[in-house]
Amino acid sequence: LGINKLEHSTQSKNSVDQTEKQRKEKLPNIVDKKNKSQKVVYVYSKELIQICDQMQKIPCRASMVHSLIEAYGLTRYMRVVEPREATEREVLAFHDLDYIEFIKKISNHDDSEKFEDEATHYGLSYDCPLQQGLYKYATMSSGATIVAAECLLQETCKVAINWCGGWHHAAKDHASGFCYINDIVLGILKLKEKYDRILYVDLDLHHGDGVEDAFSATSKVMTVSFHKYLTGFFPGTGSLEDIGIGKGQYYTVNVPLLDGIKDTEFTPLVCRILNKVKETFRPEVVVCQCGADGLAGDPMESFNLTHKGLGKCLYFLLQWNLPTLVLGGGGYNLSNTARCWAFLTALATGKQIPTEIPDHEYFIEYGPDYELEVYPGNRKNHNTAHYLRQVYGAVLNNISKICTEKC
Ligand SMILES: O=C(CCc1ccccc1NC(=O)c1cccc(C(F)(F)F)c1)NO
Ligand SMILES: [Zn+2]
Repeated sequence: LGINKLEHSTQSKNSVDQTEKQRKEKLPNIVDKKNKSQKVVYVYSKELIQICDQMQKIPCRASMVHSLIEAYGLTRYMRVVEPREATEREVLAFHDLDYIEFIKKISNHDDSEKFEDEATHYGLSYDCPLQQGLYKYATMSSGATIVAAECLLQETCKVAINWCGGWHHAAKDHASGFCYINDIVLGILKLKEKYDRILYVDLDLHHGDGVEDAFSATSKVMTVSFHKYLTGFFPGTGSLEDIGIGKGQYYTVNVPLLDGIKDTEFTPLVCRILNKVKETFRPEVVVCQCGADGLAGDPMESFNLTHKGLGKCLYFLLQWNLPTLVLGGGGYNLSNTARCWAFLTALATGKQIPTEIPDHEYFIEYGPDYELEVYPGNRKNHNTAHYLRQVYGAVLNNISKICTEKC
């Protein structure tokens, strides 16, 4: 460019800026990006709840969670968005065609016995029972996560919640651990359409193996899972040495823990590790799986957490003020799971809710105290200070090896 051309281009650039400024002033500010009072998106429909209620291992849990959130009057502070079924094309972004076709085929047969062998091949047995309408359930709970991710993409909200999602064990070619379609992977693939670095945090009692496996070879999605790790405990993966492969090396973080861990050890460990992750990985968007089977009183009888411990972890993430996708997962003490997720929903909307469980359809399930609080049990804590220091040191050492500068 000759000097005069350069001047000319700067000249035209200024005038372009000018019209751009005028243009913006004229436009109504459709979405005021700076405005903090953007509402939390809550993905819900009667149909979604009715379908999820039918899941054998967590009967009526979806209804209990939703009706407690509604009874606390929290839906008025959120933008309720209806889910849709995930399309086959969306599901095939991760899952294999033959697996999905099989689920579709048998999910509407009542004599699924004759597919026994093939079903076992796809993990569809004991832990992942075949039941009527399975395909509809899997595509609705996944569609709800995809819709939540789309709201974050459109920047119409900062936080999007789907308590019917979080099925972190589902593999691309088989069901596992009561998970059929991996809604979390589908949600992350949707977010990848816009964001470059995505952080996945898994607070469930179990290792988030399905999500980790989907992204173990990429440095674009960092998966951080905190879970019980003991010989023979499902799924058996997620050791300290499990750090990702190839380009993804060090972008997989596993924090293996032992029975009995309480909020006082869990929360600081989670926050310190996530703080280091934020510094080095610099995520642009966060996906948090809030499985509640680590709560005291869960029939898993493993961790000894309360809603407050999980709440502090979610609060720590929300303080980053990044687009955040909040998902459910495990949780087999149904009233404690509802207590916890209602508490997390209130926390995300910035609203205080009273201890007294409000009267509603499932009020009786909250006896004998009818309180929101989940209290820790007095189970032995096998996580010694020494053990936690070792784990913390190893994890931080691994994280310090990643860098997102141009290195
Ligand atoms: O919660 C899970 C899956 C738990 C799981 C993995 C493998 C095989 C079975 C299961 N599910 C249970 O063990 C289970 C599910 C529902 C209710 C119960 C109960 F017996 F603890 F209540 C237990 N992942 O985050
Ligand atoms: Zn779990």
